[in-house]
Amino acid sequence: MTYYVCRCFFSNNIFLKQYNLHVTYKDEEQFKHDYLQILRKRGCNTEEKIREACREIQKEISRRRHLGEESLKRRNVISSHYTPVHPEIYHLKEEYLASEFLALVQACKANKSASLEEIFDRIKVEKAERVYTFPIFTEEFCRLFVEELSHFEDSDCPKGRPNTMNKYGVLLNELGFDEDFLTPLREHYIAAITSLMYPDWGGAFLDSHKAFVVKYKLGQDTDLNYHYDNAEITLNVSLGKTFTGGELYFGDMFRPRETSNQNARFTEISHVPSIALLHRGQHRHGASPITSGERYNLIIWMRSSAVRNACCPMCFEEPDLVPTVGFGDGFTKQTETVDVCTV
Ligand SMILES: O=C(O)CCC(=O)C(=O)O
Ligand SMILES: [Fe+2]
Repeated sequence: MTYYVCRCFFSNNIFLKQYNLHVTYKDEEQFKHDYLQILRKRGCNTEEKIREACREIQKEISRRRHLGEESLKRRNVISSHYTPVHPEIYHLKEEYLASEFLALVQACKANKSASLEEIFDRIKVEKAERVYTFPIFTEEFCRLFVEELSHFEDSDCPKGRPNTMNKYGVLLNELGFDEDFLTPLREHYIAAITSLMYPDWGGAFLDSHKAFVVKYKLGQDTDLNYHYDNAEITLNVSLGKTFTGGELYFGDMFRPRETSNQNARFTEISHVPSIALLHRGQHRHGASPITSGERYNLIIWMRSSAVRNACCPMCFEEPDLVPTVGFGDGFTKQTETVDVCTV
């Protein structure tokens, strides 16, 4: 199967951290027309600062254009030069999964009305709308996984950035976790839960993902700005190093062509080691700064081409497909679609 990115990836949703602003950049003229006013208010108030912002954006666009091939290069270097400290964890085994998770998946697969009660006994409905938590991994697995990630960080292998807002962390496909760990985890376990909980977001038709680990530490990334994910459904698991602060907070759903709701109410959820949290990708959220320690979280942005082929979640238009290597952004040329743009 060939996967694609939408052409908007090369112009939309570019984050200027210094000014805490996501922008669309087609050319300098359009950019100035659309953002000069707000940029001035946020301190970008000289010609030089504006030029500098444009340079930063152009650099990010160029990085995005070469992302697929650069990632493949890193992958090849890693697979031929990196020696894992725990090679066994690259293959999913049931012994890595919490018994409560296996029971929850079983109950979801049974999918009879009699089992609904059992499902809600095994899943915690959080205060934020349609956010659910449940145990997923054993603590021992989390320990081995974090050890593996730290070992990789300490190696001199090339490292990509997890997403446009985080600088520290690990892209798990480059490290070799997709084929035998994350894909079977999504297909054989998580999909049973998302099919029931998010049928309207393609939960029964997830067919690709982008998975990474975000790392927060004082002096590196410490928090994450308010955003929505390039995903239909996101799974977020705290991997259990010790830290203080770093809560996840949820606001409102992203609505295209609507200015951000200043009155959105925020609901905070604290991460608990080895517990997974599921939410809709378009449910806006952010991470508060950690105040001490180190925080590692596994993030799986799960995609359903049946949903996104109809409407790109980043530009809210029918996607203009550009072929890429790997899962790209999860678009395919399959024509059966579910349109949630109007939901
Ligand atoms: O750090 C977290 O818990 C959230 C990370 C996140 O939202 C993301 O990477 O999309
Ligand atoms: Fe996110």
